[in-house]
Amino acid sequence: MMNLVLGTRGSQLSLAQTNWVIEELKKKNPDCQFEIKTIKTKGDTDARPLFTIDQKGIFEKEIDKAVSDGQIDFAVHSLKDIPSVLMDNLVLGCVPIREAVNDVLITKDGVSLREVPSNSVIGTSSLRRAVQISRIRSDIKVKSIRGNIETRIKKVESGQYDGIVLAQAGINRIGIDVRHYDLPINEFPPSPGQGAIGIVCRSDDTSTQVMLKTIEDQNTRTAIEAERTLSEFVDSGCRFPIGAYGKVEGSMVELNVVAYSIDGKESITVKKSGSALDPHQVGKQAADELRAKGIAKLAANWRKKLEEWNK
Ligand SMILES: NCc1[nH]cc(CCC(=O)O)c1CC(=O)O
Repeated sequence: MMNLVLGTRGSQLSLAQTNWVIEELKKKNPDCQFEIKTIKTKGDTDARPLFTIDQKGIFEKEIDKAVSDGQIDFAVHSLKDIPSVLMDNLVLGCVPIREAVNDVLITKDGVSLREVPSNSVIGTSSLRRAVQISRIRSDIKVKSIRGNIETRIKKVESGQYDGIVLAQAGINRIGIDVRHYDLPINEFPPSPGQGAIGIVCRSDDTSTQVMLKTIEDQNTRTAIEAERTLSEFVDSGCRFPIGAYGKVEGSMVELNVVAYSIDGKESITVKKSGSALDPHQVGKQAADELRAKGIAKLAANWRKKLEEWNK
């Protein structure tokens, strides 16, 4: 019998995905007992627009510190909230099967981005989504928005925003039945790791790793390792709004990446394929091609756009 304590944020999305993980683990490990410990993170307490909080892992750090210190056995995160580099004594112990990766546009009428009325106000906290919206509808005012998924949807219902952009995975996991328009992946390539869950544990905790691996999905792992390798390149250099999405087809993995200038007027697109046995190599090759295509110059108007967006 193994009694394990796991950590997660207290948001409805975090608890929904944590309960799903526990159910899946119990199916494969019936002799395990699980206790949930909710932990507040900076992202839960700091109400500023996300892009002004210059800290990596604002939804993850405090929980992974509890794993690292041995206060809990593992942490369940939305994978896209996990920085590309973990604390020294931690590993990404399990990546279960991925949910949908696309974004959705939520408005009162469930219309597409092209059908939204002129000069509408659309809420998102993601610089990537803001840039992608502005490329299609330069008349739309993108306004930052905070709060959990349910709160944001209420802000559309109350008319505070004409629309918001969220991840399909989030509304699916919570089971919210709200009118929405699926945004096409080619126009809205998602954040690296979007739609996936990442379970972090200690690198020397073999028994917990063996138990977690019982719900690992190999194709999801391959795809996100390519995406995260690319992210590591972007984080280590300059901060850019990028979309990246890995797809496994047979023995190959294909990584599609788009990097944007902050005003959205320029972009660099890279598509790399390689052996699914070495997704890091594919991620690195994509990063090398981004560099060769001049990603460094895209950072030029980054600061100006932020000030404008923060008005
Ligand atoms: N902290 C934001 C966050 N982290 C994960 C998701 C969505 C679910 C996912 O990508 O797995 C969200 C909300 C959103 O982007 O709509």
